Amino acid sequence: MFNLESPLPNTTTRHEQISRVVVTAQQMRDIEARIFAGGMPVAALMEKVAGLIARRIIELYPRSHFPCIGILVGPGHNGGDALVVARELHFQGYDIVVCCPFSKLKDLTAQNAQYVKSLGIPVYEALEPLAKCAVFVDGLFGFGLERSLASPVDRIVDQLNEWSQPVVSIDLPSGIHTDTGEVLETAVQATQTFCLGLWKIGLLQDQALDYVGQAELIDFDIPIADIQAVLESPKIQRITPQSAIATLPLKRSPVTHKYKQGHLLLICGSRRYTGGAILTGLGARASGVGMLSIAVPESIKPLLSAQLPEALIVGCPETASGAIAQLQLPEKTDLRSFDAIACGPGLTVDAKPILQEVMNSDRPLILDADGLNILAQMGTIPTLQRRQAPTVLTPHAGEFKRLFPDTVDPTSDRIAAVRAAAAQSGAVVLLKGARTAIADIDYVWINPESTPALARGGSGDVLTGLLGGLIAQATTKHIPLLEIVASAAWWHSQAGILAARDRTEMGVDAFTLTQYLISVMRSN
Ligand SMILES: NC(=O)C1=CN([C@@H]2O[C@H](COP(=O)(O)OP(=O)(O)OC[C@H]3O[C@@H](n4cnc5c(N)ncnc54)[C@H](OP(=O)(O)O)[C@@H]3O)[C@@H](O)[C@H]2O)[C@@H](O)CC1
Ligand SMILES: Nc1ncnc2c1ncn2[C@@H]1O[C@H](COP(=O)(O)OP(=O)(O)O)[C@@H](O)[C@H]1O
Ligand SMILES: [K+]
Repeated sequence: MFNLESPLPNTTTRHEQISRVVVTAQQMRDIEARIFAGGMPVAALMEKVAGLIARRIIELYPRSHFPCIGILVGPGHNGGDALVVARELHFQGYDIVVCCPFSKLKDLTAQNAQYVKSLGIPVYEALEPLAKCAVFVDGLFGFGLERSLASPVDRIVDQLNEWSQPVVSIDLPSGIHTDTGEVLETAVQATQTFCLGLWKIGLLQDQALDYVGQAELIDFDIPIADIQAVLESPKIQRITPQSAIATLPLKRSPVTHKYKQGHLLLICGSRRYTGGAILTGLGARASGVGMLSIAVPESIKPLLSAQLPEALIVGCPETASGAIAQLQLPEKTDLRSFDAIACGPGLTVDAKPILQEVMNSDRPLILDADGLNILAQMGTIPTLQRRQAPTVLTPHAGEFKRLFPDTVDPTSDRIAAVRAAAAQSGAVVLLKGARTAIADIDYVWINPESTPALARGGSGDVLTGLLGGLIAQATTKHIPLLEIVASAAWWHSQAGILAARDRTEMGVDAFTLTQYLISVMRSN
């Protein structure tokens, strides 16, 4: 089990420790300052970093197929890195052409520019002379970018984006805000981004993803002690396979029985939205939950029974519109009979009384879809403040804005938004998206790997069921809530990735997704 107190548990490898860390531009500056204060020469670090980048470029773009490389150089140390890469690739036999549209460079960058020129490598202010290059390296700006790109650099970036050759961005695609991932007017659309040293938070924000391409970390041996000194109590972490499977698959005692493996109540579906209830049930099935009860409107009970023969389907009285009118649990059962309750998919907002009832229960509660829309109508914060037990909210950006209209806009900074929402509400908030972010009052976890194949109706319902089933089991095993929510998000997206690999991104409908969930556990 991973330790939420520290992302750098000393029981794991350096690679694992480093790959969980996420930093802002300021934190990266502070970490670098410590390394330099410790005595590491700036030029030596630049040599080391650029050497690693050059080696990776040679692997990805061998000279036999990519004989000419264009290097874009900015005024700071991102440009310095690029110039050292230029020099190293030149000595490896590549034809190098440099574009540096700046007259004033930082000292170390200027020195490297001078040496590159002395080697006979052509350096231009314009981009046009680089048109025939087979690959580009973008070293215009890294985490030092503080304002929008101005002329002529903005036009150079736009021109580069119109060409079809691959582009490798050093540290960040130039033009992307290091913390929010915002595109500052214009930005380089990279094929690959080699993030240097530690993951910059902006690379994990949805709005940057069209520009980042394939992101990979170039580890240049930042001492763990310097990271820990700056991130005393690290608040934001990347989910890694190792952190996710620390809890999965959930262990079973040989003498367990079904009621010890968690009992989940799903409350979902309506006459209008039957499929959502089925998908939620199939997501819960894959979680391995010991007992599954599903409350639905009476009229759709036969459909659910046919799809989920192992579940106890509870038919409830329904409104004229076909929504659940009231919960009618079997005799001798009340909400305390369950280890967790998940409520919302396909419910319609006509099921409002149901939400009031589950809000009053003392069981962990997962709310999704119409469960969230009803909560927004009831007043998110005051309603949640009355809860006696943990609540997990799983909104997409639209639902998030309805729930938390007065907090940070998730379209401008998803990580700040999810953090603020968790702090205000006391709930665990899972903000869905390409890079799902999950926060409780203290910590944020970001799911760094997913697939757009999941952008499809019903895939969120699958997550709700999976999450509900895992939480019902985690409750009986005393696994911390945030850990299990992060593991569920990882599991769900990994199933999407596996399914897309087998069936293409077009082939991952929500039902198919449910069929891939177990394969993720088998392959990890
Ligand atoms: N130190 C090392 O050895 C290591 C460094 N590393 C590398 O250093 C990078 C960070 O370097 P950095 O701090 O020099 O910042 P960087 O992003 O290159 O550019 C800032 C420069 O641009 C300017 N500027 C800003 N905005 C602008 C705009 N819109 N339009 C025009 N100009 C603008 C700003 O000047 P200003 O005018 O604001 O004074 C400043 O001069 C990092 O990403 C990584 O690649 C790592 O490899 C680790 C080892
Ligand atoms: N571009 C994307 N990349 C990766 N995952 C995505 C993307 N778009 C959506 N998803 C994931 O798909 C799911 C969609 O959920 P949701 O919007 O609730 O859909 P529905 O309500 O139709 O089930 C979420 O888990 C979300 O994180
Ligand atoms: K860059």
